[in-house]
Amino acid sequence: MTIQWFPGHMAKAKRQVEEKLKLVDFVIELVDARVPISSQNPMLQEVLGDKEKLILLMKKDLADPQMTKKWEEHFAAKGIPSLAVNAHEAKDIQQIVKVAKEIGEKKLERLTKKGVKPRPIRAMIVGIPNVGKSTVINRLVNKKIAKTGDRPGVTTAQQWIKVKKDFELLDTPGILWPKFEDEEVGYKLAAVGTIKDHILHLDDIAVFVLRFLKDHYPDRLVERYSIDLDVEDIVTWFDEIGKKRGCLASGGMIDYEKTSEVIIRDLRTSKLGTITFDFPDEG
Ligand SMILES: Nc1nc2c(ncn2[C@@H]2O[C@H](COP(=O)(O)OP(=O)(O)OP(=O)(O)O)[C@@H](O)[C@H]2O)c(=O)[nH]1
Repeated sequence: MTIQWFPGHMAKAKRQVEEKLKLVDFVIELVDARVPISSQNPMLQEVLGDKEKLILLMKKDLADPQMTKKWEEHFAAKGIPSLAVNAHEAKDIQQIVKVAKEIGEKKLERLTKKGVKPRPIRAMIVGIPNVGKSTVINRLVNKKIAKTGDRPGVTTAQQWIKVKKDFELLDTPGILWPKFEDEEVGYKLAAVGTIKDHILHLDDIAVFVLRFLKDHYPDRLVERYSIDLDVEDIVTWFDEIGKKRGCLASGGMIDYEKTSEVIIRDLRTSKLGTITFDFPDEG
């Protein structure tokens, strides 16, 4: 799905999430474990007010496990429950249910004391595009539910889907935009494939990735591409990678576009190992 975030769309998305928020006990905020801060919506906290949230660090299978642990500790220190998730693992899905029920039950206990009749816990999922919202919803309810999407002018009755008899989820997730004002954030989101490739130039994304890896995961570069990191020249690195990976144009010249594609594909398919781009001490 391509989403163009224009100010009008942002205001509408925010309003929709605000409206749905009134219906739920707490929010399940999905972020990408490789970019836990860059993939947060800049306005969500403001929209949430003092409503509780559970953060899911999605795609943990692609993130650096040591960093994921640090991120869990970071959120715990702020009093925010979080859970690292690979949505394709059944035990991680069960863990979401367990933690979500613990959060919801505390809230319901408080409500029951105030005289509210017992009812199922209600939550909604929010997150930026492509973070894994539909996958988690489908796995939580164990079946394919139709994507209703964001169709203007179509008012549908809110649907609750049962995860367990005492735990319900809003059928449509809240889609929010990422923080793309910051150039570095844009590159990080593009590198992990969260924003469409054509928004930033492919070779710029690849240059960003190589520089980031050189600074934070240098051995991965040497291991995969055997490049000489003492040579601080990005074009030389591109030439070496392009030559080794057969990214040649006519006349034996290096095809930089193809080389960029190879680098980005290697990153996204974990051929360069599991990598995290955001660090908790920066967040
Ligand atoms: N490796 C990995 N891939 C995941 C995980 N969760 C989701 N994905 C993949 O991420 C991609 C996007 O997932 P979706 O569930 O469509 O994301 P979404 O947030 O609903 O996206 P929009 O509909 O664009 O808002 C899909 O290819 C999923 O298979 C995960 O934990 N690990």
